[in-house]
Amino acid sequence: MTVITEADLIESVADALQFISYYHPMDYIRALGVAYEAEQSPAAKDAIAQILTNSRMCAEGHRPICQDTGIVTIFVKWGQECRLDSTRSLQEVVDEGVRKAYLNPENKLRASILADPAFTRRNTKDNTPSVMHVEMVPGSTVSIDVAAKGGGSENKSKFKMMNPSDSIVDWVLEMIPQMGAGWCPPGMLGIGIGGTAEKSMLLAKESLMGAIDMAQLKARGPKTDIEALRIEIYDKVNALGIGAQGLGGLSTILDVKIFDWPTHAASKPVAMIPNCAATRHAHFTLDGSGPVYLEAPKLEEWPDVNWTPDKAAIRVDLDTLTPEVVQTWKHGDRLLLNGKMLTGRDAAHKRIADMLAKGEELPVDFRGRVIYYVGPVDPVGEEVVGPAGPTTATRMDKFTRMMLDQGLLAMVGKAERGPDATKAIAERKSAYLMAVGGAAYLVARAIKGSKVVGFADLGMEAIYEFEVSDFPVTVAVDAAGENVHQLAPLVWREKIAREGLLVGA
Ligand SMILES: O=C(O)C[C@H](O)C(=O)O
Repeated sequence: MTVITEADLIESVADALQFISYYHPMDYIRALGVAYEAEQSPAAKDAIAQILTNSRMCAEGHRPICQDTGIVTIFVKWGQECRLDSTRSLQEVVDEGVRKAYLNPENKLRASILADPAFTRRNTKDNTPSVMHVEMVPGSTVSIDVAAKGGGSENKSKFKMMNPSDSIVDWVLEMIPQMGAGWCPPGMLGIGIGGTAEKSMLLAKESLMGAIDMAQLKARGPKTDIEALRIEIYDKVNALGIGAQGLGGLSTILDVKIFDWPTHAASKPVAMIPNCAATRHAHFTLDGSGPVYLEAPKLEEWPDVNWTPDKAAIRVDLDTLTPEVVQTWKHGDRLLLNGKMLTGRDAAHKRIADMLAKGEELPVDFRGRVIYYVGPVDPVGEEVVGPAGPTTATRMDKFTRMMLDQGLLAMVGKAERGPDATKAIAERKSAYLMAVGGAAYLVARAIKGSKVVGFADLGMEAIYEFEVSDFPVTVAVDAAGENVHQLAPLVWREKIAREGLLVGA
C-alpha cells in the first residue's frame, strides 16, 4: 500500500499551481510560435506577438500570464493501492494546496472564486474550492492533472443533446462564430462526445489536458475516425477567419482534442469547451516518495518575439480627452493611452445600476472619463499593480447605455461588443477600444499608478483609477458604429477561401 501524505499532496498541488501561473505549456508556445510565423493578418500577428512576449516575461518574472488566474480544476486518477494519510477529505487537502499557491506572497494570484453564486457572490479570498474529479484506477500511484481555467473561455462552453444522425462538424461550425472572441483565441477546443450530458462535458474538459500535437497528426495522417474528425474540425474552424482575438486571421485554434464514450441509442450528447491563450495545465504523479516539483522550461525555448508599442500609433491624452477627439478615431486605429483611466467590471457595473435605480450618488464621476474593464492581480514587490489584462466586454453590454448616460467617453476591454452596445456607442458617438486578452503582465507595464476610488469591498472588482503611459489599444467600435470584430473575420474568411491559404499553425 502506497501512503500519500497530506503534506506531499498539498506541496505538489501548490507547486503545480504556481508553476502554471507563469509557465505556459511548451507545446502551446511552440504551436503559437508557428502560428505567429504563418500569420498574414497584421492585427492578429500583433496580438500573437503580445501574447508571446507576455508569456516570456511571465516565465522570467514568475508572475501570472493572465490577471484571471483561473478556477482550479483537478483530475485525479487514484491508484487503488494508495491511501491518503489524513483525517481530512481529499477535497479539503487539495484545497489546502490551492490556498497555499494562491496566497503565496512572492507571486500572489488573483482570488476569483465567489461563493453563493446565485445571490451574494462573496469572494472566498483564497480561490478555493477547486473543482475536482476523482477516478479510482488500478495501481500504486496517484496521477494528477492540475489546470487553472480562465473564466472567459469557460463562459463560452457549449453543449447539445444531438439527434444521433446530426453532424458534429456542422454544430461546431455554427457555435464558433457565436462564441465570439471572449475565449481569447488562438487556443484549443476540447470536445466530448457520448455518455450522458454531464459525461460529455467532463470528456471535453479532460481532453484539454493533452499536449498540442495537431502538426504531428497532420504530418502522419489520421489513423482513426476521431483523428480524422479532429483534423476536419481544425481546418474548417480556422477557415472561418476569426483569428487571434477575433481580429481576423489564419489561426483561430491551435488544436482540437476529442474524447468519446459509449452512449444511449437515442442520444448523441456533444460538449465543446475552449481553452484560452492562457492555457494552463500540468501533470504529476505521486508515488509516496515525497512531493513533486515540476521542472522549469528553458527560456531559450520561447520564440524570439519581442513586442514593442507601434511607433505609428496615435497618442491619446486621457486627461484632456473630448468627445470631438473620440469621434476622430476610426475602427482599426492603434492608440496609445496616456493619463488617468477608471476601471470597473461585472460587480461594479451591477452595483452602479442598483445605486442609480435607488437614486443614490455614485462614488465616482464618470463624465469625460474612459473606463477599463479589468480585475487586476494584487501587486507584489515594486509593482504598482499586478497583471491587469482586459476582461470580456460583452458582459458589460447591458450596462453600456447606462454608463454612457453618466457621461463616459469610451470603454476599454477585450473581444467584441454585441449589437445593442454597438448601437449605443454609435448613437452617443462614443468608442470601444480593445486590448489584447492574455497579455496581462505586458499590459500592466503601461500602468504607472493605481488607487481604489470606489467600492473597495469588491476587491479586484473595485473601481480603480490607473495612471497609464502608452497603454496599447485598438479601436474596435468607432463613433460611426463600425465594428472590427464583425468586419475583419469576414474579410479573412473570404481571403482564405479565395487564395486557398493554409490555415492554422
Ligand atoms: O476575469 C477576468 O479577468 C477575465 C475573464 O477571464 C474573461 O476572459 O473575461
